Amino acid sequence: MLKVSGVRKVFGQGTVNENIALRDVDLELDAGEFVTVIGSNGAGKSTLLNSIAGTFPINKGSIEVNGIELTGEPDYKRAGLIGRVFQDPLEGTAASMSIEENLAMAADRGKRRGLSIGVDSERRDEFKEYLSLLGLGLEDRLTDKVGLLSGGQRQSLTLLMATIAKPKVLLLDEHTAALDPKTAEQVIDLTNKIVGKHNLTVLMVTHDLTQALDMGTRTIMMDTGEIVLDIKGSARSHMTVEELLDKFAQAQGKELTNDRMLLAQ
Ligand SMILES: Nc1ncnc2c1ncn2[C@@H]1O[C@H](COP(=O)(O)OP(=O)(O)OP(=O)(O)O)[C@@H](O)[C@H]1O
Repeated sequence: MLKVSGVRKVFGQGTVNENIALRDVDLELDAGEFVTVIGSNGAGKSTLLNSIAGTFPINKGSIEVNGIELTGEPDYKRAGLIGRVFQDPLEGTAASMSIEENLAMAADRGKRRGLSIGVDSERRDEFKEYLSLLGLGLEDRLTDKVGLLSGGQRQSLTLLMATIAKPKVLLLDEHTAALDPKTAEQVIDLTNKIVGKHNLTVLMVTHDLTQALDMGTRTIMMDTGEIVLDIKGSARSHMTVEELLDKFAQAQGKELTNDRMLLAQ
């Protein structure tokens, strides 16, 4: 489903600030696989997601989704295949547009359309049904501007928007990190619900190791631009956070005093 082969990303190449953020990364995800991505600050997690989303060109390697070669394609050309939610609730939605306009825009991602964002009654009913999944009462506020919503409501809406066009791959980049614990939990529940409903293939970056082991089917750990651990199956289902940290220490051969703090943030 998702095939990342030998992907290398260098920032500031040829300058004094040259930084190899991804070192020939290989990663394959089967359809319906839900992979959590962990690693200390600067490990390359967001760069991996950005490379898949086409935020910037990569220096080497290739990225395929469902057998379609995406390397070199701009992000708008990947829009129908890849859904994305960022940490900042303000990033995924347009504040000055209504809930229904935002949803219509998201539903049309990757499709050709004119400039107007039409919402007919059939579509409105569909949106209402979809919004009721959130359990936030937003189905009765279709014409409210998104700027009026709270961070949690907005992030829930973003999640819905990222998945309404049924993407092949969903990328979640610490999408609950900016929310208060209770709201974060609601958005996590919603994530599991939506992913399960559409059987989505997911890459989710998190700094919360408990969440990394609780959610999904597989966990990868990154360090200095490489995948240093890849855990799944029964090895993962019995793993504790302590064991995960010990494994990381073994893989890297270094003490984890700092990483312990960074990872458990
Ligand atoms: N646009 C950019 N320009 C220059 N360097 C960048 C850019 N984006 C990321 N980097 C660098 O690439 C490396 C990997 O960064 P990345 O954001 O992928 O790490 P991360 O694992 O997501 O970290 P965090 O957990 O702190 O978000 C870091 O050294 C970072 O400073």
